[in-house]
Amino acid sequence: MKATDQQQKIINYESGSLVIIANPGSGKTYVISEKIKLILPRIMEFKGVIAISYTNKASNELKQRCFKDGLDPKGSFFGTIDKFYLREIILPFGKMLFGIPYNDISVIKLKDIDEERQEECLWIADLAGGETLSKTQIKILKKLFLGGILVLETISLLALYVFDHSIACRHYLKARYTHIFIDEYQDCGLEQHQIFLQIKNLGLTAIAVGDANQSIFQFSGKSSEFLIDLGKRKTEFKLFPLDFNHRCHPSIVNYSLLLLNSEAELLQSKEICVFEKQVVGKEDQIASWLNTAIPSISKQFAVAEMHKIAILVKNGRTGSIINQNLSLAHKYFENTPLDEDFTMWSGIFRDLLNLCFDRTLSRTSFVESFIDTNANRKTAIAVLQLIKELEVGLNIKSPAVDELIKQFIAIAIALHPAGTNKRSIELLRDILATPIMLDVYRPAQSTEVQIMTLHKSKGLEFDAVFHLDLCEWILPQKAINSGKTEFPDLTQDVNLHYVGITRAKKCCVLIHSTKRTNFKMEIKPGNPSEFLQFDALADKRTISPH
Ligand SMILES: Nc1ncnc2c1ncn2[C@@H]1O[C@H](COP(=O)(O)OP(=O)(O)OP(=O)(O)O)[C@@H](O)[C@H]1O
Repeated sequence: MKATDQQQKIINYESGSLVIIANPGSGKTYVISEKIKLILPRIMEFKGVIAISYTNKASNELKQRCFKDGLDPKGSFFGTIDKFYLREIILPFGKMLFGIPYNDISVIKLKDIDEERQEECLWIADLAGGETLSKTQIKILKKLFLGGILVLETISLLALYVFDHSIACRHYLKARYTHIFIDEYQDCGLEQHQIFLQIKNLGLTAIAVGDANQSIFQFSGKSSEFLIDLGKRKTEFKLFPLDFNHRCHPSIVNYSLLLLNSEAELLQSKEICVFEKQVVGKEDQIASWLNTAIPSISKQFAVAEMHKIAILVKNGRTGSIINQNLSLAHKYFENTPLDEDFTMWSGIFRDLLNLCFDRTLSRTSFVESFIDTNANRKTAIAVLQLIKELEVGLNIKSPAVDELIKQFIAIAIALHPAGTNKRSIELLRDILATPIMLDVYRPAQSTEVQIMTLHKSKGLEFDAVFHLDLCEWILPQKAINSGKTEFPDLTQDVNLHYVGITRAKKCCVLIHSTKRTNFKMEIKPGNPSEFLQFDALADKRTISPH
């Protein structure tokens, strides 16, 4: 692949910090990996870069692109922002500020905190982001920390507090790292924005990449305003656009642009590859229609393998109905209880399950994300051996659950001894003992169509996308408040629709039905989504012939 001029300018820019405002499919991951590949050979052995991705999956993808040719990662950190806060700020330097915890540290959600401590933690539920912690609040967090508890909802605030109050932490970050990259900056929270700017002020080169129109996590305090803020800091950050969409057919690009702006400048396109389909009936009839339409459409668009097709849904309700009624081979990516637990050991178990089933993931980069493999060569070699044995155990027909659990625990102890956690082990036991849940961790086979939520599809691409839930009340979400109709998350919902459309390379089918299932599982009449009523879009899609 040859970089475009626009991409090459960004790759070559070395005169300071930069912000890249990118469009979908414009090669963000490509540009970041090419920049890292240029930087690493030039820096000292003990130094590295910080590369923050939004998900573990995206981080693995970035690592793979950077290191597939054997480049030495040196002292780099690759991972999610929470992992960065924990591993590089809170765990090592929290101990210096607060003292050594009496118990192993576990990260838990506020709702899972024990009754005894609930009352003194009530204020955490009201945190909206951007608060300065009071002395009493710090006292409570310190007490929890010493008791081995980090409340998930306070991690970014605590990281900022430790960063601000620990000179050792700031010295360490400055001595260890030369650059900080943050991808998907549009889904960044206020504390993350503040830490990013302060790390830049330590003297690191800061690189932020994002697309304001793909901001889809506002409900959890994330906002594209911080990306826009960087764009305005003209003396601190050089602004680069990255706007050519390499992924989608021009008619799909045009449709997505018009969704955001009815006067957008359009690309030349001879044919229209955006289709609309109204299914008579409810979600199970949509599944029946997909059973016949998917094979015809994949033939028409020369889709070679079924895993290059995605069925995207707004919510798990539709996902489950399609999962139950689709007779074509498919894979439904749903969350298990282990995915919703944020302790270190649950994270290790989750990553191990993905690693053992997915041959494209690298065992070495998994180990590197927990320990410095140069400094701990013996441990690294032992863990790699344990992972190989676990892979064999997991892939036999009826594995002995107790034996497997022992193997998981041995790896977790080697990587993160302080994270000992009974709850994670129980969650793991449930998954290993339930074949349907265990199956969630296997990647889709090439013969399987992939079903997932629009949120999970972020950062992915498919030859053909079947975008469901384009019904009134569902997308955009609509509510009646004091007799008035409201769209509580309109911008987010437009962005979610935009993300869904722009996952498609060759064709995108927008689907609605004459009946829909609501949150109470009642069957209601279904009308087309308001998004399908936009005048500018009407002649940019055609009725599906299938
Ligand atoms: N210079 C290029 N020439 C050809 N193809 C390219 C080029 N740059 C990127 N691509 C292709 O475009 C697609 C999108 O690239 P990438 O995944 O890096 O985009 P992205 O900006 O991270 O996407 P998104 O934000 O939508 O998730 C990939 O299939 C990639 O191989």
